[in-house]
Amino acid sequence: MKHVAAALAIKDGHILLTRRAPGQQLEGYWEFPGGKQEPYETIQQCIEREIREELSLSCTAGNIFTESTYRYEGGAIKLIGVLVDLGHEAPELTVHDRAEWVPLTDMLGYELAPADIPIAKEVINAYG
Ligand SMILES: Nc1nc2c([nH]c(=O)n2[C@@H]2O[C@H](COP(=O)(O)OP(=O)(O)OP(=O)(O)O)[C@@H](O)[C@H]2O)c(=O)[nH]1
Repeated sequence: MKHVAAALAIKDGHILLTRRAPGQQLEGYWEFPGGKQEPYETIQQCIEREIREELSLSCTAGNIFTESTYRYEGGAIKLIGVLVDLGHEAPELTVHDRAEWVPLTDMLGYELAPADIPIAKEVINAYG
């Protein structure tokens, strides 16, 4: 099963969501920045690389918060939510077409990728 790291960047009651751009799988859906774990890297290394590639930011990844398994038509993924401190610099997007710091209480009003919904609910329960 594909392991996908998802950055849970929580700051002042907000979380960073990014929107999948036209032409991508799940186009238009909001998600946590991140991506597929390569065999040679830890989940933290994966998230730090993806944040560099997708948001042009450096960060230090923290602990795994939770995981969610979801079966898409193209195959199952294990989405691994990792806590991340992104500091205060603004992201420069290279893959997504939008990024927003969303109040935790509004997160479920965004059209989230299906695998993200259980993680979003857990984040709200823990931090909302
Ligand atoms: N980054 C990220 N991907 C997510 C989230 N939720 C979710 O279902 N995904 C799915 O997990 C996969 C992430 O893989 P990826 O970003 O490396 O992109 P990809 O599948 O196009 O890579 P690949 O084609 O090389 O396998 C995508 O299929 C994406 O739709 C999320 O919150 N963040």
